[in-house]
Amino acid sequence: MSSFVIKIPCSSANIGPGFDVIGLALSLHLDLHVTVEAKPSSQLPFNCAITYEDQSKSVEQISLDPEVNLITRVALYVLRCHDQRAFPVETKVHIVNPIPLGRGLGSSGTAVVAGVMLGNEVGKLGLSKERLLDFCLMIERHPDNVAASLFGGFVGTYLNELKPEDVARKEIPLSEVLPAPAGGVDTGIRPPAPPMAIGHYRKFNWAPEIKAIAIIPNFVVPTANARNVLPETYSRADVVFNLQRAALLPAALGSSPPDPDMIFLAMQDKVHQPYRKTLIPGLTEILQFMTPATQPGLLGICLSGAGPTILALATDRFTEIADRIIAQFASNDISCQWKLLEPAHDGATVTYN
Ligand SMILES: Nc1ncnc2c1ncn2[C@@H]1O[C@H](COP(=O)(O)OP(=O)(O)O)[C@@H](O)[C@H]1O
Ligand SMILES: N[C@@H](CCOP(=O)(O)O)C(=O)O
Repeated sequence: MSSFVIKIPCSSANIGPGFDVIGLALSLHLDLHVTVEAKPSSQLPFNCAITYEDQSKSVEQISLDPEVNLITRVALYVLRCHDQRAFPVETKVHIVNPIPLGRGLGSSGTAVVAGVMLGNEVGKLGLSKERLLDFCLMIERHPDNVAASLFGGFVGTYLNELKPEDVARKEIPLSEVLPAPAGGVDTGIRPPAPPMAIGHYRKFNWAPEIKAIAIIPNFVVPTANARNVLPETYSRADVVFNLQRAALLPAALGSSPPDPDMIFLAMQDKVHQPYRKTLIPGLTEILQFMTPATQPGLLGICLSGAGPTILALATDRFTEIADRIIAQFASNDISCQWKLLEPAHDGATVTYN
């Protein structure tokens, strides 16, 4: 029998002006406790039994069917790209999840990273994390959250200009990558493997004084809905506004001691937050009144991922900062929880027992 634990940090994507580009791994981890018992055969669908421990108090029921559950479905995708049709007999996966679902802390990206790590490990595929990022990008399609969860820390990400033959492959619809569940029947079709080296990342410094406060409203904004409210095109002025701030952000957040005015300025955005305000009551007011001038200890503030979580970066007065943001949400009849988090520098890890 082999037994191991896969640990994946959650993420806050789109830091400041870095829509689809800049992500931060945070100290709230999804754990998979995996055992593989060498048995001659199994009655389990795809040889896999899932148990799920919800520590996130989410209302959504997570499927325990290995062909439906996002983590095991992604693992099956990676295995099938390598001609392994099912999990090894007999695989048990116990998922412990403290990451709230659909709140902008990268629960789906973290689950996708967990899935590729799981497939790689049980299939003994020996793929590098760089290659696993390609598999993640066939599903998640933007690199900022998955690269943060996979590699850890504060990352800038980008997609390669692909060769013409690979450009067509990158557009493969998700339904071909993760086909709809076939009711426990293995169709035998080999899914499309990702082109090589789609996604890349660069780690930036993070000043140790800076902590991350996540204020998590008690409602869900599915990332797909939050992408649908974004425009197809932007004005030159708005693009230049974000580029100027994105050029400043890594230096601002990597310099010690942190300069609140520079960080606040470097975290402004005109590419996604103005449009997502329509989905998040109170966001406009929060972004207007929370500044280093009005709130000592605060450095910068932005929407985490696709929202509705607010990410406030600060050096101290954490409770006071969280309470003020929670009060603003409360005036819109929205309750919140909050967490004080730190960057998770290690990224995804596997530890054998
Ligand atoms: N640990 C998990 N196991 C299975 N599915 C998950 C897990 N975490 C997230 N998901 C799926 O991802 C969805 C949330 O994705 P998304 O809308 O992108 O929000 P988020 O901002 O949390 O990533 C959930 O509704 C659920 O279907
Ligand atoms: N860049 C993406 C990030 C989505 O992050 P999530 O945490 O909401 O899944 C986007 O803004 O759509």
